[in-house]
Amino acid sequence: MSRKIWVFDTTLRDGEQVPGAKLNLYEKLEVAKQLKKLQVDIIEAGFPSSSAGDFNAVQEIAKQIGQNSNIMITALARAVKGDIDAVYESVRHAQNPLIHIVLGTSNVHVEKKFGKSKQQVLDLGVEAVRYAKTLLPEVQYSTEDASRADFEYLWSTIEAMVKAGATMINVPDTVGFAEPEQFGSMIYKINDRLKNLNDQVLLSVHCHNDLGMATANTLAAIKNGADKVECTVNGIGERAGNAALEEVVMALKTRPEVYGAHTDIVTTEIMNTSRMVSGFMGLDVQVNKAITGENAFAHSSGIHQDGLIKARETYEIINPADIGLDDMELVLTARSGRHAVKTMFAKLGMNQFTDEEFEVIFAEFLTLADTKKEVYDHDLYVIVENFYKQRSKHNEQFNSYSDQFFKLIDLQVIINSEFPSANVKLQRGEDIFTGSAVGSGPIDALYSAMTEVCKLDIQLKQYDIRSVSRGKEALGKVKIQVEYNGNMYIAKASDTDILKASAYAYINAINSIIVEQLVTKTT
Ligand SMILES: CC(=O)SCCNC(=O)CCNC(=O)[C@H](O)C(C)(C)COP(=O)(O)OP(=O)(O)OC[C@H]1O[C@@H](n2cnc3c(N)ncnc32)[C@H](O)[C@@H]1OP(=O)(O)O
Ligand SMILES: CC(C)C(=O)C(=O)O
Repeated sequence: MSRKIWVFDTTLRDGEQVPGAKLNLYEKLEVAKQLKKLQVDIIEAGFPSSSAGDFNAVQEIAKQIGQNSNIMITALARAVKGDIDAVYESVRHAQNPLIHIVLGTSNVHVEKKFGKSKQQVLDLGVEAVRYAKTLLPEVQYSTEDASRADFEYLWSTIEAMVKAGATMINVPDTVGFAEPEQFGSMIYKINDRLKNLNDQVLLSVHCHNDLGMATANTLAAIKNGADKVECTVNGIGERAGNAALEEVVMALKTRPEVYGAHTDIVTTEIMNTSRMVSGFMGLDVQVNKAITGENAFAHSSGIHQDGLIKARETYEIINPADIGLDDMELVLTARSGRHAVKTMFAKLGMNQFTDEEFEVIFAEFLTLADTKKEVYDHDLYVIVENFYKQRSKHNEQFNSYSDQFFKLIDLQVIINSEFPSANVKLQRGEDIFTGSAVGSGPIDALYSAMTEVCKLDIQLKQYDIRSVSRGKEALGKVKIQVEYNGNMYIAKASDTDILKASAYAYINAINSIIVEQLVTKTT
């Protein structure tokens, strides 16, 4: 039997550090449910001391996903008592909770970031691990920036943390500086010493992709004794991202003779998980991305197509069915019924809706199907994303402030090469407002007209539009970033009409600013 490699998924923590990828509570719960289906061993659900919202999300994941289940739930803390307490309070509801502590080990972190001596930083880590051990039996210590650290100091840190009670040692290549051969031999040396010190401690790696080597470094570490890998779905994460879960898992599965190791991942759930994360976070998967990119199993040239028809393995090293890719996609239309729609949602891993929730979602589906004729997988993610957005609005402060929000009643945009102009009609409570403006383009005119109505000094910093799914009626998804009063706000919206999608995104940004103003006033 080959060696089992533990999979620690940090999509909801390191993955969520991608600017603009923030998820609401319901989306996080949905992703966590899907990670459980994928059978990851550990979910890192967030950084609870960073905000009340993140604390709450970690706690709900621990309660809803981690209870009555072997899956471990963890969250990240600095070597700071308050952070460790926040992790403990949020993850303790899980059946298998874990406290994860991180602290730098490289000279630049020790000297420049902390302004301390190596011994002082090491003592801080020991104190943190000892404190965490008074709260929970399972504690992971991450030696941040290990690949740039002085090796003997790194080892003395690991030794001290194991003696203080850490049950998992994670060796991060925090800035993606490592190279597979070098990283592999570092892990080999650590593993060799660790086995003599305490062979019950799990050795783990966490690799970033700054030089495009995160997966290669992770695999090199596995070859050299690492028992556990940290990764994210679609390789998302800080800067250039992390090792992609699907790449590491499929490399182990496809080349058992090289690695002699396996994971417990249900690989047929990989595509569903990838699409869910990409859809909810609004982060497209690069078309040529290994395993989950749109072209990963597309064959375009004649010689390849001929070969494939004769024998698939001429040009395919992975069976697409192994990652949950069907050869066929069912196309839904306004004539589709509840059974077909429910089946398609379940196929995408979303079968948790109550009957009442499903009726709301089905109504949304019919509205979309009427405007768009054919509804594809990508559209279904947008429907669920909008559903959760509405639900979170109703459940949080939004509900009590809803009469303060602007709603779009009508818009008219005249696209004229000299003077593009826009007229808008917005409603707030019982009041109707109209605004008109000219601009350098239709979106500029539209946003100027809306700014005139809401009377907030908003600066548009970024505007992105992309088409979701296929066909000429594809949904346009608009994502904007605006600045107001020195703060940045991100808002998204989708519609088959791109001008409407643009207007809805701007309204969402305006309403986020309004809710923040109202919350600040009342606290
Ligand atoms: C490699 C990684 O991915 S680590 C995870 C990164 N994730 C995050 O940063 C989560 C989001 N962060 C946050 O919400 C905030 O930064 C918080 C809540 C963690 C801290 O906020 P603030 O208290 O305002 O501090 P701020 O972020 O400005 O500075 C970080 C402080 O923590 C210290 N610090 C950084 N890392 C650590 C650590 N591992 N252990 C102890 N202290 C640390 C820094 O030295 C600095 O302290 P200083 O003020 O004495 O110089
Ligand atoms: C918290 C640690 C593992 C991390 O994210 C890093 O070092 O990149």
